[in-house]
Amino acid sequence: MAATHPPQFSVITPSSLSSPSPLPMAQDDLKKIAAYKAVEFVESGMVVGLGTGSTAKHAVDRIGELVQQGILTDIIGIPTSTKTHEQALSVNIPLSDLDAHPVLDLAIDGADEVDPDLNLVKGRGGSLLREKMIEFASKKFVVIVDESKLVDHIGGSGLAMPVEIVPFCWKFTAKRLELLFEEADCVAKLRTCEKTGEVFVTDNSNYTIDLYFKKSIGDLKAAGDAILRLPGVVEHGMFVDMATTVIVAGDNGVTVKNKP
Ligand SMILES: O=C(CO)[C@H](O)[C@H](O)COP(=O)(O)O
Repeated sequence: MAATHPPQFSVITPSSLSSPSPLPMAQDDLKKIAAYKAVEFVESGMVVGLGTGSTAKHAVDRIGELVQQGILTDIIGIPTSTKTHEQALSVNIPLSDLDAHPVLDLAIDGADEVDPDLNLVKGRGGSLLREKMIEFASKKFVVIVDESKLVDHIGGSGLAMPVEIVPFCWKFTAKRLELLFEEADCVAKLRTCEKTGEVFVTDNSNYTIDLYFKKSIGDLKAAGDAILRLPGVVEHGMFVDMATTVIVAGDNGVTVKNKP
């Protein structure tokens, strides 16, 4: 669902566009513009969290390009998924992990929803647990989205809010999640692979339950805490108060919002 920019966003015209395009830009071009803008925050010597998804992929490619050109030196990347790990290696970004680098300078990642307070839904791409661990450990967390990801409230897109759970008795956990959000008319669905129809298994050998809400879930922190109290739940896809900057690319340019 496309939403209008919250009024507090400042508007910047992307340097790659000499004049505003009369035609709507392709969504992937917008993702790339947001990603390139975020990579401007990366400096030599930094430990950088590398996100997962089609938007973050552009950022990883761009960092790799700058590393290969010798413009960024002594970079260490911490990938948020096995997929990103492979991509980062393919573009020559030196990699490490949270055990060796428990504090990151910066993480760059996409999101599925961004609300006006910069709270996020993440994990439709299947990597929310590692993303949350790595982004929680980052001094700065820069989120990159095209404007279709902006919502009035979390859950407002009508699309999934993912929860990573252990496979053991997953139906029981899915039911408990539905009951927890009964007042929001929640429907819980086990995620399956689009191509094969098989159960989707995360990098951590877990399952994902996608929650769909018809009504607001109210206080996000309370909702998140209640989800985490359910035995069987590993982590949820609400990233509350974690983003320090959100970069939004739209047909009218790039907007950058910093958390006050
Ligand atoms: O959270 C994620 C993966 O777990 C992604 O960042 C999120 O799904 C956005 O993906 P995309 O950039 O492809 O729209």
